[in-house]
Amino acid sequence: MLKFPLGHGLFSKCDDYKVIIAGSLSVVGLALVAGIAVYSLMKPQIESAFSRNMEIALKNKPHFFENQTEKFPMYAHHDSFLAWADNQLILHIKKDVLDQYEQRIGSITTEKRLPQLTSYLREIKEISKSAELILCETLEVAGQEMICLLSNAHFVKFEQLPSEVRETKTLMSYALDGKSGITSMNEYRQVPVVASFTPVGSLGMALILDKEELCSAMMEQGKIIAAFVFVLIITGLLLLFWLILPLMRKLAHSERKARERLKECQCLHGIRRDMEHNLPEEEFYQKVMVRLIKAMQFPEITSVMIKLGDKQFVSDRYNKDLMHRLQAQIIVNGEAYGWLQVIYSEERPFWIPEEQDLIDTIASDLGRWIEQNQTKQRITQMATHDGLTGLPNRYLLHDRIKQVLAHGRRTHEQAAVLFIDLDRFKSINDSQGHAIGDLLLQEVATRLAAIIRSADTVARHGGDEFIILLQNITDSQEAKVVAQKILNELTQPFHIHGKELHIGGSIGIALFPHDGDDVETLLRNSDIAMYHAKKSDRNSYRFFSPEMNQKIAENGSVELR
Ligand SMILES: Nc1nc2c(ncn2[C@@H]2O[C@H](COP(=O)(O)OP(=O)(O)OP(=O)(O)O)[C@@H](O)[C@H]2O)c(=O)[nH]1
Repeated sequence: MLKFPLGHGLFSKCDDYKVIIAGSLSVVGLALVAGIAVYSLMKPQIESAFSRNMEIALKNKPHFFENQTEKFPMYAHHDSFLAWADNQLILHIKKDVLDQYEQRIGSITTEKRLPQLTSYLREIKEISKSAELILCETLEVAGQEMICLLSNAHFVKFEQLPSEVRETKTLMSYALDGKSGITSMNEYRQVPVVASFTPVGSLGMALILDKEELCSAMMEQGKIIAAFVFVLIITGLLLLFWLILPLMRKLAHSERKARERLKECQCLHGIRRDMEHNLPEEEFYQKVMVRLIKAMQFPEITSVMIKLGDKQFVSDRYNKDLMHRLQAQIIVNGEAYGWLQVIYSEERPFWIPEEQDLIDTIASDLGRWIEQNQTKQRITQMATHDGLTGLPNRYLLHDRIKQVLAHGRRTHEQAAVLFIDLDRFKSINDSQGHAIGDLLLQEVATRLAAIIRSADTVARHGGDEFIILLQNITDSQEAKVVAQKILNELTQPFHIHGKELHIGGSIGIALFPHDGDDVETLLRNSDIAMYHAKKSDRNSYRFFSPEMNQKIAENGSVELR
């Protein structure tokens, strides 16, 4: 028996790839989950930073309007106007001077610096580079236009802006309509911005931030997250290779072993179930081989051979010259009876000792099963056959007659029962001894069996009595021919232990359905007919007739068996 070491090729490459792919997917999944978690944590911070900026910009809003707007209208056609000069906001108020006739004689212009308002506008710079505060008032003269104070890090200026661009309201129009909110849209420069807008008295105010600048902060955050995720993936992969991979390999190995054990259990279970089903021999052993092949590690290259005495069963691909094999002896009744061999057609490692164990177990199961079958056969043989001649005994004969009658009733076929009693057997027994008598009975059985067709039955009824059952006969003539043949055979001398012995026979014949429709009647009537043959003319045969019953009733002397 050739054995191959464990280890090399224990894992197929396929398993390794599976483990690596599964591990990598787990790590990438882990990293993604971590990335999403980090992003979820940082998102509120980004949003709150933006909100904070808005808050700073708007926090002084009430003072601005309470203190400034009512007293100093931002724009006036003649008398007053706001101006930005010397880095500050200045309110110019021009008042006419009138005489007693209400005639204008001159004007007085005053300049008032607005330091508080100036400082609000300057604060805008601190929010961000692109932050811009816009304060607008509807321009009455121009209808659809607005006059706005624009303040950002670079300038503070007044500008006339349209309240609609391509029939779409601008941000400030919403604020002037009394609406407030935060939105993302294109502002007056047609640049995408994120804006917070609100009405302030009769004015509209908005704080805008360039979207690009805002996103750049988020991009910075994104880069940090990406770096974090990258580090996480690398760490995960290192973990996979150093810690998880060996663990997963171990798991894969255990799983594979468990699968193999399960296959083996299924194989054994299947074989034991088949053993209970009384399958034809060839079919049973083919099933055993198929189940065993399936349970092996490499079923596609496995073949099996079962040798039992002179018989040999082989699976597909079997070739006796193949070398890579495991085998186990089949022991029956303590003696070597055969072999169970498993052969790999290519050089592959056997999963020793597990596969050897499985083969040993099946070989041992087969040995026990064969033993049980042999015992069962012996018991059945003893119960249904005569121990001396090997012919069916009266119990089996009754059974056979029953079957033939049942068949005959359906098909209207006839049958005949021939009751044979040897003549002068007792004298041979007495003169030659019981052992010679036994041998003579055996020889008689052989001659009778040679006369009949294979479908017919010859049985030993007991003592020196034999019965022949002929099935499917066309008429009584057939029975007559067989009876004559029997007499011819029995009158031929027997040569036993160098002695020539002579006997004869008397035969009674009962026909189905003419002389009886059941086993007992047919046997009884054939016995009566045999009695008549023996009484009248030895070495002869008689057909049963109802008158024979009459005569026996008169004589009262037939011993019915
Ligand atoms: N050797 C041997 N003899 C047996 C066996 N069974 C029955 N016998 C004997 O067979 C004989 C049968 O008796 P009979 O049929 O009356 O003897 P017979 O000489 O044939 O008498 P007829 O039938 O009138 O010719 C008896 O002596 C039995 O003891 C057996 O198994 N072996």
